Amino acid sequence: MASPLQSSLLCFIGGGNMAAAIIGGLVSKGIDKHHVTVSEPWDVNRDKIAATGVRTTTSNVEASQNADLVLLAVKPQVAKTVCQELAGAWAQRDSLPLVVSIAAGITLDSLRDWSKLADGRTPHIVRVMPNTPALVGEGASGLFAGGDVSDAEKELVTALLASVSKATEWVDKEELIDVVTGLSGSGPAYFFAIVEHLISSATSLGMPQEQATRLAKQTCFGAGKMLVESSDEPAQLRKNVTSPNGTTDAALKSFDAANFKGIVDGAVKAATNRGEELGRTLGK
Ligand SMILES: NC(=O)C1=CN([C@@H]2O[C@H](COP(=O)(O)OP(=O)(O)OC[C@H]3O[C@@H](n4cnc5c(N)ncnc54)[C@H](OP(=O)(O)O)[C@@H]3O)[C@@H](O)[C@H]2O)C=CC1
Ligand SMILES: O=C(O)[C@@H]1CCC=N1
Repeated sequence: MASPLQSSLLCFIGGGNMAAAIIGGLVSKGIDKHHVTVSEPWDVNRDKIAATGVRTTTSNVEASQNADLVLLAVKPQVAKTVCQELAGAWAQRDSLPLVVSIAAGITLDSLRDWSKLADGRTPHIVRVMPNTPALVGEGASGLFAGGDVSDAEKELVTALLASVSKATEWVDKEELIDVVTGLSGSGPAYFFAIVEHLISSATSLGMPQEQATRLAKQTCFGAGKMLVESSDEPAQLRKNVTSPNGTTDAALKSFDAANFKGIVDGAVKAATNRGEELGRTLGK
């Protein structure tokens, strides 16, 4: 566990899929469970989080009261209400917690506006786009900080995300967080969709589903491991599988004929644009 995290009190607002992935990753890395409080209204999700051993509550105000870092893990549509509720409760605090938002699309401008206290103070805010493989310590996260965020605060957020992510990339323009969303935030779902299709293809060609599932999962796991462990670029790894005029060549030509590159481009752009649209339509 990286050092700035050991002494910090962490609060998660929302204990759904993404919060559960990060918390599960933190717990398996040995974080002090007494340092983590999660506020979650739905008992089913709250019980799942409580089973990891961290503290849970239904009150956002109570959860955030003494926190050094408050991570907003609610849906983008709920971010405004939550920020306003928290800002209203922090009037008596001498120092405000660092706020980390993982809400897709919601801009720093909106978050600052909604989190402004009646006395004019605004918490420092970092936007992060993580992904669910954080649960197994294999996350990929993009981060962007406003100009008021200190190096020590960046170090704390980096330590938090690095403890559950293998790639922790600070981007230098806020718009790039939407691109991170289209690439790695949503990316695990693209990958799972491909695996689903691989399994159904093999099943339709006569293979029992369970056997096809085992082969598809291990193929993707093995290929993923090669991607991160090999010094070869992805294109070279692809070429290494592709014998001239062989079976892979036939499959890749079928991809090309269906405009595979265009399909992937379209998907990443759709997710990126949807992030921008969420920010624009839900923002201030
Ligand atoms: N899932 C993913 O892969 C990723 C998600 N994100 C971002 O993370 C955020 C959460 O997504 P995800 O975890 O998938 O969503 P979930 O719906 O699984 O989790 C959100 C949780 O917040 C709870 N909630 C609703 N209202 C409040 C409130 N007022 N105060 C506290 N908690 C509340 C919800 O409870 P209830 O169900 O009762 O409404 C729910 O359990 C989103 O903004 C998303 O953009 C970012 C990267 C990846
Ligand atoms: O689908 C979504 O909107 C969220 C953001 C990235 C992954 N899941």
